[in-house]
Amino acid sequence: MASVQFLNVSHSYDPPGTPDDQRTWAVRDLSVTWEDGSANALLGPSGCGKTTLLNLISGLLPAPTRGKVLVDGRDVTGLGARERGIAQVFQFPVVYDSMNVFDNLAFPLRNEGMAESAVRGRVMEVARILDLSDRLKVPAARLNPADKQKISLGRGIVRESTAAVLLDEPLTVIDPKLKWGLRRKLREVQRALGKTMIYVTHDQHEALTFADDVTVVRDGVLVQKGSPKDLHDDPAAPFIGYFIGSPGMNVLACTLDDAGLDCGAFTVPLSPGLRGAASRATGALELGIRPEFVEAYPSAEEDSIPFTVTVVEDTGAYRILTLVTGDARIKARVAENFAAGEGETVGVRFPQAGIKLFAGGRRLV
Ligand SMILES: Nc1ncnc2c1ncn2[C@@H]1O[C@H](COP(=O)(O)OP(=O)(O)OP(=O)(O)O)[C@@H](O)[C@H]1O
Repeated sequence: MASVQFLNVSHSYDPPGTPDDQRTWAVRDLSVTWEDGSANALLGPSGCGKTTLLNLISGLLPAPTRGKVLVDGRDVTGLGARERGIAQVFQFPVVYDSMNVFDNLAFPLRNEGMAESAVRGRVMEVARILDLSDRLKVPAARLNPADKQKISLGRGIVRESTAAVLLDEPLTVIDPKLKWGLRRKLREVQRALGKTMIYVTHDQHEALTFADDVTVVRDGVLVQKGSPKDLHDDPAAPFIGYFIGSPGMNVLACTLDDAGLDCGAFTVPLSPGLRGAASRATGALELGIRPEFVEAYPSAEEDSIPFTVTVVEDTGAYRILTLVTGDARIKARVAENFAAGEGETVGVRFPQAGIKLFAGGRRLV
């Protein structure tokens, strides 16, 4: 078990000697610590630098262009993958199809010259954790992709010295029917072993169900690191508010005027606190509000803004309305018995307590 730490890491794939101002940076001045024994997700849009970060941790990329990588406090910058004790599970299971499950799991230990009796004990233990004990003699080729992926994980965790396990979109090729079980198993294994794990995905559901701590990266920059609840309740950037939560946060471009936040088709009055923050901000303003905080009334209430209902999605427990006025489109979560349907006009209010303000792509309040 070990912590993994980045100190001011920047990485560019341009050839050595390229002047800094001509480089394209895949990772930019990123400092972060993934704590010993923690279950982490690394989340971000395609091309944001997730794979580069994983490869910098595992040693597949031995050294960043700038900065240091520490494993358990030890500077491993420049060391290769073997010297770091980091296991990696990829999208496609890495197993020897010709070997049975036992021999696949035993392979890393035998490679290290471990005595066969010790190999047996350790393999049995890992097979038990992974629910593979009844298939130890089955050739790996006969297993389904989810069980093959368990073997990949098993080969990673079978060495007790493994410092951390990196999971790179491990459910991508798994049949939807088997995904749920494997995701639960990954979580269970993390709990049982207390190993530091970093799970890379672009799927918010996978990230939030696996991890206690989520690191969000965009354009190679760390945007936020926190619990799933932190990210949901206090997103550091509009795209996190939109990305996390189902449906995501409503985000509207706006400007500040005497009446409040002018969102084009309507104006949202602001409390003195929010107005003060907005008036000091630099950069384009955006208003964020989660669908559950939007107040919708079946008839036009005093001070409410009229919107037209264009779509009603009934989840059985509540309804999600898509509401439109002018160019603005928002979603609101309402009760099952909400008495207005598609094509009707409803009144909408934006309570101050539910409003998040962003400026220049970053959270103000
Ligand atoms: N070997 C490489 N040579 C040059 N540029 C690269 C290389 N690998 C990645 N990049 C660039 O670095 C940036 C980050 O890519 P990376 O693959 O780390 O992102 P990612 O978040 O893992 O993306 P995805 O989710 O699509 O796999 C991208 O702009 C990508 O084009």
